[in-house]
Amino acid sequence: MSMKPRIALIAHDKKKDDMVTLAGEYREFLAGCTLTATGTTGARLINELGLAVECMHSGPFGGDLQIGAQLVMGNIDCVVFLRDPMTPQPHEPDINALVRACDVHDIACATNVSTAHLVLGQLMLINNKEIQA
Ligand SMILES: O=C(CO)COP(=O)(O)O
Repeated sequence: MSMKPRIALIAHDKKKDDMVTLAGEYREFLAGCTLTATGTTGARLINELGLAVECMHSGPFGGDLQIGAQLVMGNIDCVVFLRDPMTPQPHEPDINALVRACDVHDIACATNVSTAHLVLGQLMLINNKEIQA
């Protein structure tokens, strides 16, 4: 049996409520995954959903880069990154670096809620099949 899915969860400020709602819908599945997140996103997932999350620095302080480095080292299977396309971010180069690293390493990266449902739903199915096999 393969190991638990390793999922990175990241949301910009205006998308954090969406992230908490999304993660709440997949709470049971996510509780069986290895989760990592940027600092403020992770704190909300821990406090509001009781998930176990390894928290990196906050995004503007290098959290995206830390997650990118983990991904490049092969430690992340999927990224849910709810970006805010309407607000300029001081760490835009870091954000681009993380999304680029996903493309370089062919790691699924959901950048909006609809895509996140498709990716998490599919991962959940694959995981259930592996558990049953
Ligand atoms: O800025 C972020 C991603 O680019 C998210 O960081 P926080 O989860 O710490 O707010």
